[in-house]
Amino acid sequence: MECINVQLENRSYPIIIGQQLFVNACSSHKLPIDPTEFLTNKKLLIVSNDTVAPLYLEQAKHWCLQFNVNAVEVVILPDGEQYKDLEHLNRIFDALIEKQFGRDCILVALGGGVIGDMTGFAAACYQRGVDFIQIPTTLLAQVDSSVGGKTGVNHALGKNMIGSFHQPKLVLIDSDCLATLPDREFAAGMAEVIKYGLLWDIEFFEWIEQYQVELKAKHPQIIIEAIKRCCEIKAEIVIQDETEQGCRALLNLGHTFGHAIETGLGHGTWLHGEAVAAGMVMAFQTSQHLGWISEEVVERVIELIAAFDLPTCKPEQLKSEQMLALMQRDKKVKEGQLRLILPQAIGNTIVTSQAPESVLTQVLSA
Ligand SMILES: NC(=O)c1ccc[n+]([C@@H]2O[C@H](COP(=O)([O-])OP(=O)(O)OC[C@H]3O[C@@H](n4cnc5c(N)ncnc54)[C@H](O)[C@@H]3O)[C@@H](O)[C@H]2O)c1
Ligand SMILES: O=C(O)C(=O)C[C@@H](O)[C@H](O)[C@H](O)COP(=O)(O)O
Ligand SMILES: [Zn+2]
Repeated sequence: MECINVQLENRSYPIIIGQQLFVNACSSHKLPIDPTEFLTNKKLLIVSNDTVAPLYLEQAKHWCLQFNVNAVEVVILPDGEQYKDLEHLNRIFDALIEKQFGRDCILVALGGGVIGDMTGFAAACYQRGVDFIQIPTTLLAQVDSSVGGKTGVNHALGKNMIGSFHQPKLVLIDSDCLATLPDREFAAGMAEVIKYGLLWDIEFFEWIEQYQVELKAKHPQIIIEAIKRCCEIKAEIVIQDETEQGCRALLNLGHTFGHAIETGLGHGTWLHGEAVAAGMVMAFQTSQHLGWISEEVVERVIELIAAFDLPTCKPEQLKSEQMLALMQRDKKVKEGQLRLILPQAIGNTIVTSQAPESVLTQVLSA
């Protein structure tokens, strides 16, 4: 079992990573932290969806009950990115109010990034803020969305447009969940795994290149190593810049392009990780056009992304003008200026507004 601490003063929390933590839990596994502090005597609401609940709800409930919680209630949302909106967020508030949950309750997100982002945002808003814990069940959620406290929902006109920063009390990552994850979802998670190598750590990028066969085969120890390294990098960045005033923006590599694809096609058409994969390639191509990196570097990035059956270019039906208009809605836009995360090398990225529209048009039209 691995434990990483996200040190954020009174908002600090542990990320626990391992097998058999709550899936087929092994009672001899002693956690490195004591969750009784934030669970005992609490009313608890588990939020999940209609795909994950049949697989893991009973086991998650069982895990919670060992800490002498006062009551466990459940809300099951429909599965899909298209339901990550205010209307479905309201279902969580309905349940909390109907069941008379007070400010001392705790929410539990059991699912992928959609459930995690929605549950976290509900916790941030309900009675002006209650506790929550993350039990991520997709690779993407285990390596990225459950850590760092970005929570929120989509608007029809843009991704994650309504949200807040609200840190969980605990992130419990049981890699055994990944056994039931469809291959397409696993690959989408790999896009964010590759992202960490590209934005921060060339040695990790090279490690992914070296272990791509084992990763694709979901080799348990290699997967845990990948999850651990991603969480370490994310924690390191979030500790320095919790609310994205500086270096946290680097975690957005590929996302200005990617979010434009997701919104342009309709949320849920392409998976988030797929859109980010294509977005990262476009970020590298932009740097190439600016003369910052060579064609060989771009080819090396494309090769690894393609090895996981992820897209390496935008969908044809989205035209460059439409992409540019959607990209202009990005949250990093400052004083009307688009700011992108662009590589200067693998493992070395910057936030910059130096890419002129003419270069972006070339990349988007290619
Ligand atoms: N907050 C953040 O920092 C952050 C970071 C990255 C992504 N995100 C957000 O996360 C979302 C994407 O998350 P995602 O890729 O986890 O998608 P998701 O939550 O939609 O889950 C993907 C699919 O897998 C199913 N699923 C989940 N766990 C499963 C399991 N163990 N076995 C079988 N099926 C399972 C889900 O029901 C769903 O159909 C996007 O909304 C994205 O914007 C947020
Ligand atoms: O944690 C972060 O910071 C990230 O940017 C991680 C991203 O992978 C994630 O998709 C995030 O939700 C994007 O944030 P947004 O602010 O661009 O909506
Ligand atoms: Zn992302």
